[in-house]
Amino acid sequence: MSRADSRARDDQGALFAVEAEGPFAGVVFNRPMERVFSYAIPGRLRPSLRVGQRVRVPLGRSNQPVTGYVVRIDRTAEVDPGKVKEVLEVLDDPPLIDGVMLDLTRWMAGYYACSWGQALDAVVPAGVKKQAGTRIASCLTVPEEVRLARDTLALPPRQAEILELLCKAEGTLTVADVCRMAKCTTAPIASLRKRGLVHTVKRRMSRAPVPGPLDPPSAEDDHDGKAPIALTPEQADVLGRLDPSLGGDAFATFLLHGVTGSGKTEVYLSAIERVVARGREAIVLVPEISLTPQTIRRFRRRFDRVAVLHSHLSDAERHRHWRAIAAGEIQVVVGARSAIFAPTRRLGLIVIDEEHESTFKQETTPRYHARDVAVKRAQLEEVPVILGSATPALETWANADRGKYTRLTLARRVAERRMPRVDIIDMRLEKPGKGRPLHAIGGLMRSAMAEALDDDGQVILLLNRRGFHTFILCPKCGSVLKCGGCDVALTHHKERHKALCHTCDAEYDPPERCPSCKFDRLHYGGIGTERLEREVREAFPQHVIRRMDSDTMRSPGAYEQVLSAFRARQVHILLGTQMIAKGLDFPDVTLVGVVNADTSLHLPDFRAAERTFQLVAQVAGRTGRGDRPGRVLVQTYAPDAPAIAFAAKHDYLGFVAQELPEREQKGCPPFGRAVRLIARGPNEAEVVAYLDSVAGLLRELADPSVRLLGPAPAPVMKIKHLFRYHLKLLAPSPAPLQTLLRAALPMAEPSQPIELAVDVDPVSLL
Ligand SMILES: Nc1ncnc2c1ncn2[C@@H]1O[C@H](COP(=O)(O)OP(=O)(O)OP(=O)(O)O)[C@@H](O)[C@H]1O
Ligand SMILES: [Zn+2]
Repeated sequence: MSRADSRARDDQGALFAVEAEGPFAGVVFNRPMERVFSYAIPGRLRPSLRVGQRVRVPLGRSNQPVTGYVVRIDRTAEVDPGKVKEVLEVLDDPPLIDGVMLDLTRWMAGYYACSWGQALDAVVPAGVKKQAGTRIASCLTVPEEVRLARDTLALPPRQAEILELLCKAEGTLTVADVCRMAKCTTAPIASLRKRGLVHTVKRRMSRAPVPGPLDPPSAEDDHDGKAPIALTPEQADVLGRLDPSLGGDAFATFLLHGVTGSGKTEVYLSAIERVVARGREAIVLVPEISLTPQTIRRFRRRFDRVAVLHSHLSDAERHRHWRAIAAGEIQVVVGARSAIFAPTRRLGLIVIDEEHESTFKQETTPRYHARDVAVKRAQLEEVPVILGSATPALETWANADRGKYTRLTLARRVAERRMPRVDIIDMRLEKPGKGRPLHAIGGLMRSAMAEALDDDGQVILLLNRRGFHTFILCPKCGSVLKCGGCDVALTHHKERHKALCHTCDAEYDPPERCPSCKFDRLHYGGIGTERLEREVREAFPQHVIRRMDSDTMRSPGAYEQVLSAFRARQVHILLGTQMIAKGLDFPDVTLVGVVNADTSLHLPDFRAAERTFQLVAQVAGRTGRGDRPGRVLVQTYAPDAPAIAFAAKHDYLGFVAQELPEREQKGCPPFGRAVRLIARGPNEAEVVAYLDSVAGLLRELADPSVRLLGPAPAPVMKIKHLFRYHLKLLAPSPAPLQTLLRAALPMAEPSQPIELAVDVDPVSLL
């Protein structure tokens, strides 16, 4: 584009006024704008422009070129034909988005109250958008008529050989490739070109000289062989019930409720085998933390072509995987949340392991829940989806109760292993040590640990708080030290000599005096994993102890390293945050200790009890997985709390029976739907005034079935100097909420610097 051109564009966009003749491209943008914009497709782009591609188009008065997604091609434009602007450039070939993904993202936009363009942008990884790891190369092609007639051409042997090579390579070789492969100079290629037998085309190619296989299986993958284990009768029964769906083309949702160690993964593997045998692909979602080498190996052992999408892939690797999946070269995609958007060609099955995990919910726009997106995708693709968990989310459980999902149960552990015995320790009865503050580990826990270690067992200790002391308090004026930018108490990290804000990561030097009253004997209290580690080292000096939390697990590979040392029994005691609570399968763990079961019990969240139940039940499931029985000790100040009492009995059904009526009474999910609106801004009064006006508008427009709670300060009222207020909408079904949001949000747009986040089916309420 010449300079004069771009100036003319900047002036008023007159240049884009074209004849009103179709077709027109309907384009959406990664911005909060509902509309689909019409653009004229200039003649030169007509052959290449297709739905699902990204394009550059001029937008707004300034006609700034921006990237958008083509969502449809229309015969007529939605604006005055004289004013239609033109598409400037097509960015992708082939299209990135297929028909199902278009439907899925349009559904997401409607359901999660974002724009279609914002939903589309979440589906395509950054590395794909940037086309990371690729370059444009000139490749040699052979015209079809030449290809067919090549045996009849009288060519010098060298040229004939090169022509043959090019026919086989189907347009993927550059001049340099041919010279290397045919061990020739450029001369014979030039002759072929001159005679019109070979053409060049521009192609986007991988930067890697030879595209390597995707994560080749390692020696370890192989030596166990590929033979599947014989299924237990329970597993076989579950598989039998899945079978009709695995072999057909119909949508169905299954909840696989299997106690810890019941062999759910084995069921997934067998189910996937069925669909792969039909030439179909599977997507398996697991929480990011479960993407361990152990998990990956279980898939690699059974399938040749597995792509693993985890968060530390480079852009180029992610792009390469994405292309391989789109090309149908992959059988099984295993990944965290965003892998639900993997561009499979012939999807046959979706599996969500640990479906209750809150990490499947994205906490930025679009605030989607991968489990619910998975169910929608399965419906659009007409395939089955399996949601697996030992502690299903109550939403999922209720869907099974209502008959929307089919419930399948694995009630027993494999190989006749028993569930571990769980004992609750009432910490109110434990006495503090002489002249010392209360220990993290009480006397009962300590002797159980000694016993397990003496018996050559391994121990896992869970404490879901990192740091050394969890608060710093002034005993004189009573103030708790907080972060300057956030309404959050600081945590003392002794190893780093810092007081940290766990919300914004700000670091402070631990103060010697109270910032308010200057009193100089501050009280450091509360127990985090760092302090627990010190205490355990003092108590068990002969044993090897490793701590696992986000402070010790910063370097890549640290997690795997500790886990393999633990597996090799070079580590006797593994302690850490919820990182150690899930999915781990170590046969020699004979004791699991929950140091403080109450950490999530008192959060201002209607799911506090559910979270506590899940955490305790999951960590309890890490023991008794080998030949030796396991034991679990749970320290708590609230031994009668139903979440803790039922978890101790491995009684999910009991917990559900107790919890569901409470939810129903409060009108909380799974009874009805919730939407949370969070407003934030630097001036508290302005945030309050804004959210009050939004609340007024919502009250005016809402149907009587919608309840509005708030506005009120959010539990964490300030983050990074921004004040936060929220309000909640509750309704018996999603429809009235969606109608309300669609009507109200366009009128409720905040003005800078206030921002509004809309969270449909919120998971975090902080
Ligand atoms: N049919 C079987 N025969 C023998 N061993 C099995 C069988 N099925 C699974 N196992 C083994 O039992 C252990 C637990 O299985 P798996 O990890 O699949 O359970 P899970 O239900 O996914 O567990 P969790 O939810 O606790 O993580 C694994 O070591 C697995 O190899
Ligand atoms: Zn902070």
